[in-house]
Amino acid sequence: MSFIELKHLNKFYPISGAKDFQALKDINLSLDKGELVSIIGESGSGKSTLMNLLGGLDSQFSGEITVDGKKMSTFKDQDFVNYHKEKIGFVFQSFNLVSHLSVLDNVTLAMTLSNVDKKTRNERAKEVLKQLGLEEQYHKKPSQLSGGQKQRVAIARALVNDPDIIIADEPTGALDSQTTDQVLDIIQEIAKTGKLVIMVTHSEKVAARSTRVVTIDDGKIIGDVRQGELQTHENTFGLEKKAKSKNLSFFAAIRLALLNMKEKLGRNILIALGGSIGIMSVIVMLSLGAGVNDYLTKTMNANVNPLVSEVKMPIARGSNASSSVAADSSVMATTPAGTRPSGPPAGVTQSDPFAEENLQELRNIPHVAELNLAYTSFTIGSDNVIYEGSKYAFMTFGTTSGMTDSNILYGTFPAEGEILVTEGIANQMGATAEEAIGKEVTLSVTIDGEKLEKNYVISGIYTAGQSIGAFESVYISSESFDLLTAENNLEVKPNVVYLVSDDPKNTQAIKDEVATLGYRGSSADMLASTFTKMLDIFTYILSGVAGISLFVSAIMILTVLYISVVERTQEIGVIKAIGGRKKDIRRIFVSESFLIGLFSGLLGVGIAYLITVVGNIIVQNLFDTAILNMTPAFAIFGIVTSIIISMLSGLLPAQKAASLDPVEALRHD
Ligand SMILES: Nc1ncnc2c1ncn2[C@@H]1O[C@H](COP(=O)(O)OP(=O)(O)OP(=O)(O)O)[C@@H](O)[C@H]1O
Repeated sequence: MSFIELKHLNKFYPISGAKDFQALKDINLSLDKGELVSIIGESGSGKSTLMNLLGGLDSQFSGEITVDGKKMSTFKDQDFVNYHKEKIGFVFQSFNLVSHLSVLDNVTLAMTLSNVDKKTRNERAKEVLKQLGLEEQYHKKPSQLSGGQKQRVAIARALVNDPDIIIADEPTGALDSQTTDQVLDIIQEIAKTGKLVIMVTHSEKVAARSTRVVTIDDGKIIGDVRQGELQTHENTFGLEKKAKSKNLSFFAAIRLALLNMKEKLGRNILIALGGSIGIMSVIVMLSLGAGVNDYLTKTMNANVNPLVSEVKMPIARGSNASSSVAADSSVMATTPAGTRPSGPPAGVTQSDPFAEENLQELRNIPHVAELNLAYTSFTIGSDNVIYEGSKYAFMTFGTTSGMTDSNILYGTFPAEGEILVTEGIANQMGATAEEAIGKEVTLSVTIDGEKLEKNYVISGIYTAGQSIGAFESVYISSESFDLLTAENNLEVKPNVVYLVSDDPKNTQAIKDEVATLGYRGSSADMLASTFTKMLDIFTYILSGVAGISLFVSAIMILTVLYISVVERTQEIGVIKAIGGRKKDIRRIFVSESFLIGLFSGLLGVGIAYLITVVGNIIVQNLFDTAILNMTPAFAIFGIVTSIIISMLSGLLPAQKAASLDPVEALRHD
């Protein structure tokens, strides 16, 4: 049995709307290793059709092609891949070298696809290139070579995997007569090493150099002439059969993608820039949200003891508390233990007092080191400071438990018989904050529905910080408060509790637990959490709007990769012809989109960083605070998002590239 046997081979091309066209008609042919066969015939006679079938580029035929005892009609996809990798090498009229790869990379491409290690593949390629007189050309690009050199590189590429069969389609068609002779010498030499060389040619001169001339006309063999034997000898190309081939590695795919991207550097920089705009906008928006949030939290917490959490009972449904100011009007979902008395009289908003079981519940919260009891009330119009016969109204009255030094603007904490007032009260009294200290006033407050009056000396000016403190307030020490209520035969239970944490790090956990149990936190805390929620929503909306540009860049990447597939159609054909699997081609294109995503992401993060730095310098000058807070998490998020979007956009073009028909791809101009 011959190495290749064609039996009753027919090829029909489907023509839409017409009868199938029969390009090959009952071809019977036996070919053996060591033969140099020329296939000649008129244009359109079926030569290329026959070559495509022999080369396994086209698997649609009837009849049988048997190669080395194996029937091609039974080949699966992987059999064709192996056939291309191990059995066959192609040489094309137009060379079909990959323009962005060096001579060495073009020749090693088949081995790269088989994941042969770099050293072995370079050694083997250099050996073959040297045999073909190309030792000076390893690092040149195809465009820097003469026609003859290009064809020799293409021959080296066909030979490097030591195939049994070389198929050459008009290998000298694009060469002048002197170069034609050189190339024919090489081809003849290859056949002498015991390979089967099949050439398609129009040239009498080329046909004359072969051992057998098969003539085709109108899809039929009309002549088969043998003209002498070749003096076959050992393989002079120094190639040993390689080990079982593996598949294209991830790193090799990235390298191939990088080489192609380098070739179109300008275009790729522009794509990365385009892609980076969306990433950059999203990161800047997120940084802005985080920065504003930080600023607000910092401002709100500036005068708050980091160890202390303020706790109040939840507002009883149906009490007048629901008509009080927004900061106090929060109804909790759950109700803590304990009973609640009915609400205070109209015009007075008092938090409900804590029962012993409530206090116990709060004491049991993890990390609570200390529990301070306090009293506070919020009134509209009924509480006053009376100074020299005039009344100055204030809204908040309470004890100083839970305050820090930072709450004292001037003066000292109140001792017994002393009070703290806000600067606004001092000013209403016609005094500056400093002047008010030491002044004697009468305090008139409503507690548990009783109007109480007593004289006090102002010991200091109270401040709640920059953001909260709009309400005028008066504070006395717990001891003074107990004295005041005792003197009036009132028994007032604490309605504010200050929980002191064992570590500032645990304060938030305590606050969270307080909320979970259904108690209220401080007004500042509640305001802060409302602000934070609003800011989060605002940030997400802004980032979403910025995200639209991500969608635009996804479409841009998709388009560019589609164009790239069209540009590289021939290259894809070559990769298939030398044993590249669909998967390998997909991998090369997906790698390219991965790299585009990576570069866009890095660029986006870089630009966003610059914007935050410059933006913060400007804002710092204007408002004395930084407002853009770009965290490493945002940078990572930006890069990962960019890569994901880019790879998703690359999937369709990669799929298109992988499913190209090799015959059509190779014919593509
Ligand atoms: N994809 C196809 N669909 C339909 N008909 C085709 C297709 N490819 C080739 N043919 C037809 O099959 C016949 C043989 O074509 P083929 O390309 O094999 O000829 P050829 O001998 O190689 O010609 P040339 O020397 O000009 O390259 C021609 O009539 C051609 O029009």
